[in-house]
Amino acid sequence: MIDIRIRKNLQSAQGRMDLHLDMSLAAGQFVTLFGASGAGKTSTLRMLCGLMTPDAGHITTTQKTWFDHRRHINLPPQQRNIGYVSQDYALFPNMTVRKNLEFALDKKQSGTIVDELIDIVELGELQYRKPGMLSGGQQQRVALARALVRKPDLLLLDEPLSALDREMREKLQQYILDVHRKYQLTTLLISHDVGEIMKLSDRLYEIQDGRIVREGTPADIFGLGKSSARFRFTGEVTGVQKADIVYIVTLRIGHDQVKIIADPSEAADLQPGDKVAVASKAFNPVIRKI
Ligand SMILES: Nc1ncnc2c1ncn2[C@@H]1O[C@H](COP(=O)(O)OP(=O)(O)OP(=O)(O)O)[C@@H](O)[C@H]1O
Repeated sequence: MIDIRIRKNLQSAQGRMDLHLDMSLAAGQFVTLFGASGAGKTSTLRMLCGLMTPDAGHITTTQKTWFDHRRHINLPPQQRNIGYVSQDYALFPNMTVRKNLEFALDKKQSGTIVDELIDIVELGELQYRKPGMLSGGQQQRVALARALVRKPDLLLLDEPLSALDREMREKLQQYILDVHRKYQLTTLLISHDVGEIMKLSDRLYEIQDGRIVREGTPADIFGLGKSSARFRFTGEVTGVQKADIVYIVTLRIGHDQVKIIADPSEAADLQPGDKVAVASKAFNPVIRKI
C-alpha cells in the first residue's frame, strides 16, 4: 500500500494552482491518472519519484516513509525504489540494449534479472544493438525492462506509449500488463487514451486543476458499468447525420469506419472529434460520450 497525501503550489499559465491529492495505491493495483493538460499529473509523478518536493503532506509505503513534511523526511530518488518510464525513452545512446539494462543493476544484485527481462520483453535478438538502431516501440521495450531491473515497489509510466502508432501501442500494452502481473507490481500510469485505460487499469483517478474530481473503476467512470465487456469499443466520432427520426453516427474504431444508429438523446451532444464508447446492453448497442 502506498499512501499519498500531498499539497504543492504550482505556477500554471493561468496563475497559481494548488495541487491537493489524497490517494492510496493498493499493492498490486494498476492505477491510472487521467485529466486535461496542466492538471498536475506529471508533477504528481515527479513528487513520488523525489524529483519535486511537496509543500506539505506525506508519502508512505508499507515499509518506508518516502516523504513527511512535518518529520523533515525526504528520501532522494535512489532510495525510493521506483521504476520510471517516460514518453522519451531516455536510453544511453552509446550503450547496447544489454548494457543499458546492466547499468541499472544495484551493486549487490545478480545479473540474472537482466536475462529474464530480455526474455520477457523479447529483446534477445536486439540485445547487442545500440538504441539508435531500434524502432520507437523497441526502444520503449528497453526502457520498460530497464525500469524493472531493480524490482521496483512502484512503477511509474508517464504516457509511455503516446509517441507510438496504434499497432505498436497495443503490443506494448500487453508487455506492460504481462510484467505488471508477473512481478506483482504496483503501477501508476498517466494516459489520455480511453481504450488503453480500459485495457490496463483497475482504478482510475481523474484530476482537474490539481484536484481529484472522480475516482473508481474505468468502466464506472466512463459510464459503462452495466454494459457487456464482450462488446465494448472506444472510438472517435467522424460524423453525425440525421435520418428521419434517428441519427447515423459515423465512428473511427481502430482502422475501421463504423456507422451506428443513435436516438436523438444519444446523438444530442455528439460532434466530430468526440471520443465515445460503444457498448451493448441486452444486445442493443448504446453509444455514449466519454
Ligand atoms: N517545478 C514547478 N514549480 C511550479 N510549477 C510547476 C513546476 N513544474 C510544473 N509546474 C506547473 O504545474 C502545472 C501542472 O503541470 P503538469 O506537468 O504536472 O501537468 P500535466 O497534468 O502532467 O499536463 P500534461 O498532460 O500536459 O503533461 C503546469 O501549469 C506547470 O507549468
